[in-house]
Amino acid sequence: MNVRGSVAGEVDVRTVTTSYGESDLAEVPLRFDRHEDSTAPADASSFESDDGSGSGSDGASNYESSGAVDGRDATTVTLWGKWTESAELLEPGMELLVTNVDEDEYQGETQYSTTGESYVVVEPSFLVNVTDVRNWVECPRLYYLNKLSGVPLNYPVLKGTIVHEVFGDLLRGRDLEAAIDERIDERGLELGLLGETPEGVAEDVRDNAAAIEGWLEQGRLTEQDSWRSEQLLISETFGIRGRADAIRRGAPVELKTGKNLRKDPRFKDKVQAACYALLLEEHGGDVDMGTLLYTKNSALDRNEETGDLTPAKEFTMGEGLLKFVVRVRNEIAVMEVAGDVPTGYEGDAKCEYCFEQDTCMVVSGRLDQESKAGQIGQSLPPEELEYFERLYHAIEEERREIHAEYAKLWEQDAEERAEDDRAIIDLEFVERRELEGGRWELRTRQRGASTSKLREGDLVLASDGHPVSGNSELAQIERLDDEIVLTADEPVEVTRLDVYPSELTTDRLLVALHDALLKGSDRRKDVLFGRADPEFDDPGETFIDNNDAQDEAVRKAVGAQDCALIHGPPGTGKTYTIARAIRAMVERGERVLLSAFTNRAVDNALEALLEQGIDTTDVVRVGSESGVREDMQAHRLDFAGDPEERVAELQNAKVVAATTATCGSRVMKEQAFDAVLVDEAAQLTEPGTYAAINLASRFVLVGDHEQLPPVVQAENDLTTSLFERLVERHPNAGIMLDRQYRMNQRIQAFASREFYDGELRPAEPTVATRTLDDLEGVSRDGLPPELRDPVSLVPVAGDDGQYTDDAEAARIAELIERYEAAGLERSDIGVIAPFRAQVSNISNYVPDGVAVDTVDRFQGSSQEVIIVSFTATGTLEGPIFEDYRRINVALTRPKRALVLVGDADALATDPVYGRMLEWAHQ
Ligand SMILES: Nc1ncnc2c1ncn2[C@@H]1O[C@H](COP(=O)(O)OP(=O)(O)OP(=O)(O)O)[C@@H](O)[C@H]1O
Repeated sequence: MNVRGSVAGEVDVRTVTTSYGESDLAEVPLRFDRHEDSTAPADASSFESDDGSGSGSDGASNYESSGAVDGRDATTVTLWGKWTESAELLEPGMELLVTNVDEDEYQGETQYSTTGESYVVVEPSFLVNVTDVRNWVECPRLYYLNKLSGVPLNYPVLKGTIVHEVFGDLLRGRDLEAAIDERIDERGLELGLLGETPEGVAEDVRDNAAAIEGWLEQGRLTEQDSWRSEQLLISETFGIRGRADAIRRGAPVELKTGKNLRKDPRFKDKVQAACYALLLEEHGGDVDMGTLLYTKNSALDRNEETGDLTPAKEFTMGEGLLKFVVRVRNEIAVMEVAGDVPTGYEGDAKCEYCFEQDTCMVVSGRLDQESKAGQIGQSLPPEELEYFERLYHAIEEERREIHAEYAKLWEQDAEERAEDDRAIIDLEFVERRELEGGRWELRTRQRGASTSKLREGDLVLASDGHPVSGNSELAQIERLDDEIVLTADEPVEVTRLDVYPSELTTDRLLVALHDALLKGSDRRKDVLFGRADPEFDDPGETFIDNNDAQDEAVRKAVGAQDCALIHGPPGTGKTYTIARAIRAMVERGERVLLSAFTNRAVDNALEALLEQGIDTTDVVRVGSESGVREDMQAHRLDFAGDPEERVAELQNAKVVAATTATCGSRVMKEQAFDAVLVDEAAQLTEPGTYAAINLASRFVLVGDHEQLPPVVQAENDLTTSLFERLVERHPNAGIMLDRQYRMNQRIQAFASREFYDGELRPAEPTVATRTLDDLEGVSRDGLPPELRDPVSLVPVAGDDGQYTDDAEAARIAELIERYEAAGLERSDIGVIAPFRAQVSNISNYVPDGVAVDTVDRFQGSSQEVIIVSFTATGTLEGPIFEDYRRINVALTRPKRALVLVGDADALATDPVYGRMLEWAHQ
């Protein structure tokens, strides 16, 4: 039986004498998690309901929980022996899980204690990564430094990656030489950046691969042997996750591209294999062996090296090691949850032998941290230290939210996940097809229309039933229609797709923050922290002659020595201004980075830039095939191919365009620019913005802080963009574009007054007076009188649904019929609703071809006609669109007609919506 709950008071650790001699014990007061508390971590009911998965019966699923224990909710758990080390870490309120406990009656109370079979897991819902456990064992500071600075682009790392890929290929039965050639070809750009040639790398990889091949030969597998390459494993019991290189006969195989001449595997490598063993055991395995494959061993010369040259080293998976691993994992989880920074004293690493000693000392010196290695250099100024800590914690809080997403993989059942748009379920598997290179194309079909957060290009957990306990693979969505096309390493019969909670973005935010503060120039930081004002040169040129604000914006961007901030309300020509500024910079001989939060905005700006007549050979788009728009694919940088050519293509580009997320990638981090322009900057977190601006000497941020703020899970300092902060701090660096090219004057009036101090104006008379009559084949006379004005209000008494409103949905369907009857195309009409549930609901009423979505999905686009469904009823509690900035976005999407559909009485209870009604009634 397992017990799980939160620590309810002080933990008493002491030594006692038993019949077996002296022993340590810890008494932990524990409060059981309650079933009705939906925020509580996994409990028995959700864990066991994963039927068909096999995990419900593997013995680890037997949670004792909630009031079920004798009607009480608290008890004492005694942890014996080495588990007291984990007990010492406990603080009241922390989550604790103890497996295989003994139950005892003591003075009428049921108490629990660890047995020889028990594991003690602290904060089990914090999923520690296997590589982190390994790094921590090497040195806790190393673990921390890796987190801060990320994995750099260097040859050993890249070679290791290629060897791993070839290993996977060999396991999938591929020909060695073909695998090597292809994998090297795929990494052409990276190898080029490192100055490596394909031939040299092939030789290195072949040396390493010889060990793999030899070993595969020697262990000739029979038909019954099960093999599996890279598998993502998650353990809800032990709070660990990771990707095992391979599983052979149910046991983990880890590949190391180094050498090891001793008989035994290295301790830190064993630790890694032991983590996978725990993960596999939770999935029903019984793992008693681990294998480490040191591929360099086979490349060593017998005459020069002494020792054990066999590459494959097996070891017995002892229980002591498995428990040690869990104790280490507990240390990491506790430190992370408390937001502490390791000092290095936690482990017994020897700093004098460490390659990272210098970096470690510099980082601790600059950040004023205690460190076993010592400190060098001067610490950052206090305001920077304070800022670093604040943002560091905010990012880590965000990471915890992602971990909570992992926990939901088993806390929520399939229907709940589908309901929350976290999964597409009940898919009908169609077929699989082996692709060249051993990967698989998997096709599966949706049984009905479903909404979800999943998009083409996303990585997903594709499973045959359950993302954790079933057969599950990390797959990429290639196409998402009624039929879904995926690519994956293994041929899973996909019946369900789940959002993959990736930490990649969070990891990159941390690195960007680190780089901005520890590697950023003093001048840049003086500006960021308000110690100096941004300075400007006068370019002495007029760039745009029909729009003064745009012209000044370009002059500011071109003349900025530090930064410029362009505030662009809806339709004011942000993209046009960016393109004009980049052209001017390129004409001045500068190398420019063009970035934005979304791929769509990057492609739009690139398109505008090409319209400016910039030479197409000067432009390179960096992004994935599925991320880049079809018509921009021709400019997309292929990473594969001849290293020198690939590098030349990138280095010679005068303009490189990539999302801010891609700017944080290994390849982009190697690039340097004179200037960077970042669109959609108000939607980026501060570190998210750094990822781009760290790469250039000067930066220009373009955005609108009156539209959507950064999208983050946690409510903290990440919700304010750098754009917004700097606009307030350095008004002299900012300029607002005040002429809009989109909306009829009637439509823009409310947004202008409410959000832009009345300063927004139509750029031209033709914009101010545009109506549906301008469209070919459309006449407003064909519309009922109440829809002829550019702004209409269609009152619908609200029904009682909280997130849906059938009456509104039905009315909207009628309105669309009216517009179609007046000659409008469906593709000219958009419907915006505040909740996803109402979006799906409306989709069921309206014909295909009409775009229906939430505000977030509409930001940055426009339509001839926009219908807004308010889905409001009764008295409003707070703005329906969560934030007034969302209503600003919704009301500024249309060009020629805006229709507000909702319960006017309910809307009138809110002052902003009240003013909106007055405007609509005019
Ligand atoms: N100075 C100008 N002269 C003529 N047309 C312009 C000018 N500036 C912008 N436009 C036109 O106005 C339209 C909107 O411009 P653009 O797409 O750059 O706006 P935006 O501010 O990026 O829009 P959004 O708010 O959707 O991001 C485009 O058709 C563009 O060509």
